[in-house]
Amino acid sequence: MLKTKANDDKVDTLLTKGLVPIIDLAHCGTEEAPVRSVVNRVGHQLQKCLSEKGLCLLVNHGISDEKLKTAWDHLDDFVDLPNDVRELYIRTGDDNHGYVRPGVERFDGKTPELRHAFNICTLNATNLPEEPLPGFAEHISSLAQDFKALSRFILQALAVSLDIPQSFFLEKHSHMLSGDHDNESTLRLLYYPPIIEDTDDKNDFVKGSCIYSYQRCLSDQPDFRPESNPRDEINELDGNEENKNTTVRQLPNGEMIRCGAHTDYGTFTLLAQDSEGGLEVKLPGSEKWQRVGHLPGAILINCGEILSIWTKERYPALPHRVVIPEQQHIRSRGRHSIAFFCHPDNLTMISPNDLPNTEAGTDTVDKKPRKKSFKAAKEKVYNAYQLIQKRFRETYGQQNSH
Ligand SMILES: O=C(O)CCC(=O)C(=O)O
Ligand SMILES: [Fe+2]
Repeated sequence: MLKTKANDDKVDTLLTKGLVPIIDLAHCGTEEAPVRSVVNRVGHQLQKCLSEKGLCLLVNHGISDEKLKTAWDHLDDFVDLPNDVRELYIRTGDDNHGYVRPGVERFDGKTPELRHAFNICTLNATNLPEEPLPGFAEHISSLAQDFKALSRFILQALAVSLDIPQSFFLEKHSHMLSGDHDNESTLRLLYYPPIIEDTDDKNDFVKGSCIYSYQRCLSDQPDFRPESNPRDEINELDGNEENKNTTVRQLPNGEMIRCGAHTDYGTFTLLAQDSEGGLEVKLPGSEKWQRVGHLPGAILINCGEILSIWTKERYPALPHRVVIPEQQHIRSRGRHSIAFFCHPDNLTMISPNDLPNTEAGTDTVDKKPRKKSFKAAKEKVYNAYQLIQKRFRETYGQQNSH
């Protein structure tokens, strides 16, 4: 093969090694009338993928690349709005809805995360930046409905995979995106700014720039200084026009991450990404972080903590994170992703004993050591809302404690 700079520093990914299962959703029917044979086939494929790997890629899922790209353009437009306009849409913690600035989330409890996130749980235009950005609400609402429809198909296939009635999970997720605060399912738009080392400053700084095709964001790159409240510091920087387009300052210990290691809190997550930008996972039974890679157009599905509890870890929640890629040509591009977190209705009690008495519902099948989340759920049963609120408090700290 011709030797190029890009080939020289190529990193092996699970995809290049053929280790990510791919499920084809072509001809799966409509939301109202899914094709039974496809639901069954996908169910059987999910059973193998999710138990062995905790993830797989979905292709021909019906959500077009064009539609995803337009959503990322809308997010770029939002990030480019003046600070005081973005403030109006900030996530308050009453529910998960709203804008989350870089540095606010800390999945590992300490390392600030280099990303802009807009969480969407309610689809009406008053809760979305429709006024400053006409067209945002309609496009994002329509995309959220697409992800919801895809999730409803997967919920039915998941039931088949566990040999329980096809409607079992659907009934427990009947309020997704209903706007009535009965369900925490969320569409999250994410933008990870590009990172370029500033050699003039002897690598003390990392600079942001905008050279990627979907990289129209020209605005704030946050400043991370650890001693006081990071939120105040970012607010302070954000409001300062001189700092626009300039620097992300590293913590003294050099610690920065695009998204810290975590498992998702809900039933499962659907994830679309626009490029290879550092997504890593720990496959079940392995302690090694492995780069996933990027298959254009595909949507990744990974199991969350609630599905893990329900299935007694037969479908384990997948630890994942987004690192700053070591290859300069990759980290100097920004990255966009969209996650749809599929959650049960808030009042659904989540117990390992919920599933009808099948293989997944019997204690004898699973001989693996039990994780803390599983043990806790076994001792005391919480509803979906209590479980997720506890996890939000861990991620957002004090800002979520009301
Ligand atoms: O952006 C990504 O690839 C992952 C995001 C993620 O894991 C999350 O927000 O929970
Ligand atoms: Fe995640």
